[in-house]
Amino acid sequence: MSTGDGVAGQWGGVDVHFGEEGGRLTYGSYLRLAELLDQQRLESDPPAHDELLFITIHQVYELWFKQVLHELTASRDAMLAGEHWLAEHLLRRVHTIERVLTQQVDILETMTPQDFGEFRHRLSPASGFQSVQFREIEFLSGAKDPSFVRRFRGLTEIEKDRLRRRLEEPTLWDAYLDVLGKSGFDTDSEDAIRDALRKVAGDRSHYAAIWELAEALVQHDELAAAWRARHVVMVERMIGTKPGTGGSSGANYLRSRLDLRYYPLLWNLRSNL
Ligand code: HEM
Ligand SMILES: N[C@@H](CC(=O)c1ccccc1NC=O)C(=O)O
Repeated sequence: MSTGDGVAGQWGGVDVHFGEEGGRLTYGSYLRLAELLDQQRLESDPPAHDELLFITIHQVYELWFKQVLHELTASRDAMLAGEHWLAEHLLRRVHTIERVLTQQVDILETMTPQDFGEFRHRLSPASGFQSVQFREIEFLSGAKDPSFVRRFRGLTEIEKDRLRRRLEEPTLWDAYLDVLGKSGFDTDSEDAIRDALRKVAGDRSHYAAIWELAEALVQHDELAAAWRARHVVMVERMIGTKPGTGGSSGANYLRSRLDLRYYPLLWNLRSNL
């Protein structure tokens, strides 16, 4: 029997109730969909059909970047607190998100260069190069580069503060070195760290948790590299060798970023096992 503002009934003999009861939370109000779905504003006029796809995929990326930052920050803090299982658990969640970030480039590639060209001229000087959250992920992961903060134009004060904070706070690598140090290893030099990593790799039954954490960091590094590689091929498919709207040489600049690694000592370890 309906109470007038919802649907009630029996479910396996139990009274259930669907729908709003006296102005209670709804799907739309909980997720603030009215605001969210009003944020896709096209620059092209008349509107180019594919610009909505372009905006939507970027906003989806930035929501996932926000989630990745949430998880990587918690993973770093878990390592610093000695909660190794939690740190690894959260890194493995990030791996699943990063695989989606690479896979979803396929959606953007349903756009042709001709259709991208319908609105690309409206985008300069905006570029993904200015993605503050992308840089925060790089800094937090271990690739701190203060030059990006200096080179960014049009940053808000809040964005500048966010980048400065990421440059000052411990990285995931700092946290991993803290784990090694608290496990009795010397981490005061690169040679000492290399030696510690060889000991961990050589006795996984004794150092299982520390080894698995290193593997989770390497996986994060590999998946980030996979996205950079997927992005540059997509870029070449979209704009060939044209310079980027952000002022770079375009694909050539992006190719120069393909060798970036967050954890070089973990990759070098493979050469000595
Ligand atoms: C038609 C699709 C796209 C094209 C043609 C494109 C092109 C470019 C180019 C040429 C650059 C170099 C900077 C510049 O001069 O603009 C760049 C950088 C970047 N783009 Fe894209 N991009 C596309 C889609 C995306 C998407 C969907 C994302 C997701 C967030 C993204 C994220 C980035 C990031 C983070 C950078 C900086 C990379 C770095 O500095 O290592 N791009 N893009
Ligand atoms: N840099 C891209 C333009 C572009 O893709 C873009 C433009 C505005 C906001 C985000 C973008 N995505 C990545 O750069 C290009 O040169 O075509």
